[in-house]
Amino acid sequence: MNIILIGMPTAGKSTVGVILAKVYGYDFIDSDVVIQNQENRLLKEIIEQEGIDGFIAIENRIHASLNVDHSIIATGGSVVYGDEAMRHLRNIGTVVYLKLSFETIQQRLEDTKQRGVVLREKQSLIQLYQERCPLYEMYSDIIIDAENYDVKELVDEIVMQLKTV
Ligand SMILES: Nc1ncnc2c1ncn2[C@@H]1O[C@H](COP(=O)(O)OP(=O)(O)OP(=O)(O)O)[C@@H](O)[C@H]1O
Ligand SMILES: O=C(O)C1=C[C@@H](O)[C@@H](O)[C@H](O)C1
Ligand SMILES: [Mg+2]
Repeated sequence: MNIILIGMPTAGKSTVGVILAKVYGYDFIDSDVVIQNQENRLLKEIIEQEGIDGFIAIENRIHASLNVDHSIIATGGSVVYGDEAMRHLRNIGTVVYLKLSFETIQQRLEDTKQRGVVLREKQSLIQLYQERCPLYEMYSDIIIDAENYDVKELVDEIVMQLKTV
């Protein structure tokens, strides 16, 4: 059994994931780091060299063959474009969507500009947000409204909601 965190970039998946790993005594896996290790290149290099569809295909393949147990998995925000990946992740654990408003995501991305985000040419951030929200909802077992929580409160809320499934 695993706990899989999904949501927009900067939603807090990696920050909260490592804390949850300590709460549950699980391993912590950051998918972005797994992808970089398996590909032996940085995420931004993969995106530059393979293009967005190439990156998504790699991300899908790597997630679809993740063979782990007792792990908190912080995924990359674009994982929901891979149906094979998402079906596998749902099979191996509980998928938790950290939901935030567009305004908060926009603000946090301003603060962390160096991050790679899978934005297509001419696609705006709001369009990306609107495209992805239904996918996060469709693939999640639990939706957490993360809007007004600091990190500790968010961890507590996730733990509480996980008890209900
Ligand atoms: N609950 C929170 N309240 C305020 N800031 C937060 C919260 N959770 C995370 N942050 C901040 O938001 C930023 C992004 O967090 P984090 O790297 O965990 O996001 P992520 O979901 O893993 O993003 P990515 O998909 O890009 O890997 C960090 O600067 C972090 O400190
Ligand atoms: O949400 C996204 O588009 C991404 C988020 C990152 O975690 C990386 O997985 C990658 O840079 C794409
Ligand atoms: Mg992360």
